[in-house]
Amino acid sequence: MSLLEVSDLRTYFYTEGGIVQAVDGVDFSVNAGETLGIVGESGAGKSVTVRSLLGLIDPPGTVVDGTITFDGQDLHSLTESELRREIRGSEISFVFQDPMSALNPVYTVGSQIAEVVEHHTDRTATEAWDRAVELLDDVGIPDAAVRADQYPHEFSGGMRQRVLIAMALSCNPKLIIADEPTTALDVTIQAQILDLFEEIQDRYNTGLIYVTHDLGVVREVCDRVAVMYLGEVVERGRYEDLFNDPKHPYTQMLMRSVVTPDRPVSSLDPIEGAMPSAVDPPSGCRFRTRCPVAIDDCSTIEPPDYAVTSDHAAACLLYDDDFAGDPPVLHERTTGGGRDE
Ligand SMILES: Nc1ncnc2c1ncn2[C@@H]1O[C@H](COP(=O)(O)OP(=O)(O)OP(=O)(O)O)[C@@H](O)[C@H]1O
Ligand code: NI
Repeated sequence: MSLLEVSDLRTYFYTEGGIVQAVDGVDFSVNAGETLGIVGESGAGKSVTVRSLLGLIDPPGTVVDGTITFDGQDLHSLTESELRREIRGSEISFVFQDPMSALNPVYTVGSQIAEVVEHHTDRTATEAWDRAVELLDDVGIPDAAVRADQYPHEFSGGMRQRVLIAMALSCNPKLIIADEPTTALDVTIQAQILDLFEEIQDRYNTGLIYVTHDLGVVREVCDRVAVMYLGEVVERGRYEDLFNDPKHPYTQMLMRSVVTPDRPVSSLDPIEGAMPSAVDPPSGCRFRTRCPVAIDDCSTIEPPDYAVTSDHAAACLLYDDDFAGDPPVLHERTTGGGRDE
């Protein structure tokens, strides 16, 4: 069984402007030791999805439906205090984009990590401190014993992110959820942090959910990917399969915009138009208003997941057996090049 199984997750925000259907029927799973990337453009519902898992949605938002099975336990049925006591920061920990907001400026980093260790284990204060130093060393902070005695502002952005990762590791979580953890960092530091996540997984067999809009990052770290669009997962599967053989028109457009060594920046092809509002999303397929291959039925039928293989599914009517035409293939375009179109 998977470490985490999410099915039909729905999280809405009841605002004065209407009901924001931020997450609307999302399914995915994560196995132990595996990395799932959740990708999609800004506003797709990535953060709301992962925050929903841990009961971190504040009013006017609420998880209206869904099952979240973690290690055999239904998280959605737990109370806030049960989640806080038994799950958050112990079984599942979070690494956020902005480490400064997650660290207390007036305490040394060592004491902040030691506090988490003490809270979750029966170690004494001295043992917890030693463990904090060990964790800082584990995440690649040089002179960990000295650095533990310093304050967050004495660390660079990348080092602060390492501190947060050390803190996330301090209770031996089974799952780490990282929401855009490297977005604020420059590319060299970002690459180092990605390496660190990989090392951690090898060492601790931790499951990881990695939220990002950067497909290059996904390529580096993710085993499997869920592509989100306007509150829904439109395609999911192994990264290689989605990259080499994307099925959903949205994934095809996204993958075309990935920069790889053999696909230089010049072929970068951003997706045109803006995502519609999640208050009043398009009927049928939510992507149809931007889809270059939409057919009439797309405006009336909500596409179910069509299995491409046992571990690859796309929610697009064009893969329905009743669809008579050829499946869509979006041809790669070159900007300013002499390729035929
Ligand atoms: N507190 C809130 N009140 C109302 N709507 C919200 C709230 N938080 C999020 N939303 C809406 O939920 C939708 C999903 O937002 P979410 O933050 O999950 O997107 P995202 O995919 O994480 O985007 P980004 O890449 O910019 O972080 C958006 O339409 C957003 O406006
Ligand atoms: Ni987000």
